Amino acid sequence: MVSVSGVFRPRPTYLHNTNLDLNSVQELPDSHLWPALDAEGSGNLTYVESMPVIDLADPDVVGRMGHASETWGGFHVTGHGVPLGLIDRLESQVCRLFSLSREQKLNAARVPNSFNGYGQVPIAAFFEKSLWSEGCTITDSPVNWASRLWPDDYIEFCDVMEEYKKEMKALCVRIMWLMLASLGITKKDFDWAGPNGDLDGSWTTLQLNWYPPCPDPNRAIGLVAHSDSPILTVLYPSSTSGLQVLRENGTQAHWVTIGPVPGSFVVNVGDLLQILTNGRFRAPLHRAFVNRTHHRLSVPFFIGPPKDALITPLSKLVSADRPQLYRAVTWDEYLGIKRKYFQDALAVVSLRAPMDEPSNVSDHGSLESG
Ligand SMILES: C=C1C[C@]23C[C@H]1CC[C@H]2[C@@]12CCC[C@@](C)(C(=O)O1)[C@H]2[C@@H]3C(=O)O
Ligand SMILES: O=C(O)CCC(=O)C(=O)O
Ligand SMILES: [Fe+2]
Repeated sequence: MVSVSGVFRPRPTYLHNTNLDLNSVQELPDSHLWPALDAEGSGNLTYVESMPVIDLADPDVVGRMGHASETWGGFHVTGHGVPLGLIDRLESQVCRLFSLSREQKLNAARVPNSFNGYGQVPIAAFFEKSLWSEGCTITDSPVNWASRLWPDDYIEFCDVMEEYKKEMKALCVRIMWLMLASLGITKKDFDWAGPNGDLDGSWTTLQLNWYPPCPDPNRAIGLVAHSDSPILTVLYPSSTSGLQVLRENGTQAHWVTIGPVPGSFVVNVGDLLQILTNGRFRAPLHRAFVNRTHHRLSVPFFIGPPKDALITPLSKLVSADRPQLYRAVTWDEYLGIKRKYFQDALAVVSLRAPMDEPSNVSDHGSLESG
């Protein structure tokens, strides 16, 4: 099997065919056929184990979040108070966007070196084969491109995205401090979260993912295995399954399909939180598969520190027993490293594991035996 390093290109050069409309393809084109997937059939895995579900009102919320973050690197969160009506409006705007024709959507295309607009997810550039998905990244206001898509009717789209981002930001702040409290970390332990710890000035982005129905789902992949780079991701997975998380337990690891937990969001530890906690919390590998009959959408919200803040393992979490694992990096620098080295990015900033150690994860994330 090919390792991530094996398919990694220092300067991604793959140019994917942007004229292909996945929504109207009858047969899986060679450009989207991932030969190595055959053996495991991406959507066919079922494991009984399921990711912890944590209610924000649970009296042991801190302990449970801490445990889930150290073992799974994530959990479902319920009792979050985000209005269901807002989530419905979000879903319908996401459907409205991706149901436009290919030509219309290209009016909102992301321009090079920007994190705004319509296109393939950035990691697609690392792979020769294309992903069975479309994405749209909303870091800045979408008004500019949304008004090109719907000149007379873009306000509801923009309002929903802004409102949803505001809710997500507040939820991230709450969750981050609860998670960190489990390690004895408080607002006094670092300063980039601002004087009130409300993460003002932090970097946030909303990603809209769309997975059209796929004629041959076992040989295509929606989103290749990756970890998220920022501090925290709060993902709206929608009611159609597709997300899988790699559950690592000692020397064992297997993919777990994340089942629908009505009204929940999926929280994932990001690479920067792994660095900040000196490896106590783990950024899990995850991926998305597709299905034959239904389209699927998902909406992750990412939060990172201010771009120039220096993220370094917290001194409270470094000791003789637990030596410092990573060097200090800014978010900006880390994103650059991720765009260059993809899944080897954490190894690049590691003070222990040499960068050229063989990776045990194949190009689509299945584990080699051993
Ligand atoms: C803030 C982020 C986080 C990004 C890059 C940028 C905007 C889009 C995010 C994603 C979303 C899809 C997977 C990923 C791996 C990708 O290709 O784009 C993510 C990446 C990261 O977590 O590194
Ligand atoms: O579609 C999903 O459930 C996963 C999306 C994801 O991992 C991402 O956008 O980073
Ligand atoms: Fe992700």
